[in-house]
Amino acid sequence: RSKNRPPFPPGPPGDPLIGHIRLVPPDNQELLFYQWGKTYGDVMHLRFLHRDVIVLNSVKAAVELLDKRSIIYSDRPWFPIFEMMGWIATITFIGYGKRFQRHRRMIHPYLTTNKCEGYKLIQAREARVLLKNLLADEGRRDDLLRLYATSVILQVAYGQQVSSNDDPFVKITLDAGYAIANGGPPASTPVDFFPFLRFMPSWFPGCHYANFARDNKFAIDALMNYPYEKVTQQMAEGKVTHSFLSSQLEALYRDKENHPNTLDEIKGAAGVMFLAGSDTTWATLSIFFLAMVLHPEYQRRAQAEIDAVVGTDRLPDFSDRKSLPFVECIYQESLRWNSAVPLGVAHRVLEDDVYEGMFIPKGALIIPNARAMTLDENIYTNPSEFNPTRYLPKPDGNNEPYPNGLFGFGRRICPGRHLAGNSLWIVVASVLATFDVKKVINNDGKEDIPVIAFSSGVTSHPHPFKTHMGPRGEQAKKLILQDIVEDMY
Ligand code: HEM
Repeated sequence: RSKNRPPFPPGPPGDPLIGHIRLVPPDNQELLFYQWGKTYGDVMHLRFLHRDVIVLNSVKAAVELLDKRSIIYSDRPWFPIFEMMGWIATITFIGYGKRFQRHRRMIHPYLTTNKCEGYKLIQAREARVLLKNLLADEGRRDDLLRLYATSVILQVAYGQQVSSNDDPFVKITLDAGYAIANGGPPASTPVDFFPFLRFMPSWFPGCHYANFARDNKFAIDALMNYPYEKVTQQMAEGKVTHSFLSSQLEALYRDKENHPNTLDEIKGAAGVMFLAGSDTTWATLSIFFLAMVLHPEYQRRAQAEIDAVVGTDRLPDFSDRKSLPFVECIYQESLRWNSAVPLGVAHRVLEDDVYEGMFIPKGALIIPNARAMTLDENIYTNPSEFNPTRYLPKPDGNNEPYPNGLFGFGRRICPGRHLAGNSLWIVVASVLATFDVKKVINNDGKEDIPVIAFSSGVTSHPHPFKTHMGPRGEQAKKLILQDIVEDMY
């Protein structure tokens, strides 16, 4: 590289040989990058061994690079651990190019705002199932939220409705969820830096994640194959429910010669909806519950709004959304307060570039630090506080903008964002309408105040916390217990 090139973006001093690898812990990197950003700015340069890493700590920098220059910023690094696990035909891990565009053309049209109108029925029904389940067994709240997120995805991606715990889909999604959550920090495990570790025996130092990937490949194989076999069988019997997978398979069988994608690519595209859509939705809902147990005052305000707009004879539905501005604020603040995907998903830049006089080298990993963006003090007052009123117009609130960038950027932006938004909103509105989410009272008569702490990983969940939930009254209980019939929506 020319010595006359502009300087790299600033960054903390690193080791001349290994760079910053020893300074960056495996957990909660987003918070360290956020703190460093206060000293070094919103575009930072780090080096992990031979790999250049650029951290983007502001929406402005991410928009300038990942959105406006997306033609060169839309590649992905190689994710060997996920590949070993069986995520081969999966858009998230496919580099920028023709194959990526084929996957994008398969997935995006199925998840547009218009298409998502058609999934609202599924979401409204599953939200009602969730309310009933919570009333029956609130101790299993976290499991029930996962079940809700998974049920929506299973219906949209595969047309499968899970009715009992014995359904093979339950085990398949649990196993796959475990594999995804424990596969290590994407693109930052020892195997990512030393790919030869993939071929070393299991006892070899640094092989932990490679072993984990090998041991859990069965789960991803099952997720790829079982739904395909089931849907194929249902198609043969003429009993199939329309879904992403069934529509792609129908198109493939109609014209195998000219179909742009192979069977494996189709299975991978359906699988990515589970990979990307289940845990993220679940984590955000858990964050909403944590915020509610800590802030009864915001629950009261949202409940008063719902009572005034919707009344108490029915549950809120999607058509009420525009008339419930404070519920919207709670939903947006639940997304912002502890962004569920704190470091986004890394991009890779395809060419040397210069941004505001700083050199960004070809091949660098670009990390959009969503956590830093949502904690940006230039945009949010007291950003670590959960405060939905911040979005309200003055003088009631601060007129702050809804969070931006939580669903990624540019050509890699999350195609599931509209589906996710609806899945989240209907639960937020339905729970606020029917339940009081309270703190548990301990044996000593004092309130059990949940600790505000979150797990580290691709998705970030609150640490376990207890709630005491009861219906808001007899009428709310009636609404929760009413029969779920299709024509109620
Ligand atoms: C709260 C829920 C969700 C959050 C916070 C979220 C967030 C994200 C983020 C940050 C990315 C990376 C974007 C980038 O690289 O710039 C992403 C990618 C992706 N998401 Fe989501 N997501 C959510 C739900 C969903 C759902 C429900 C689906 C599908 C049903 C989905 C499908 C995808 C796919 C396929 C990608 C990969 C896109 C690509 O690599 O081109 N996501 N998501």
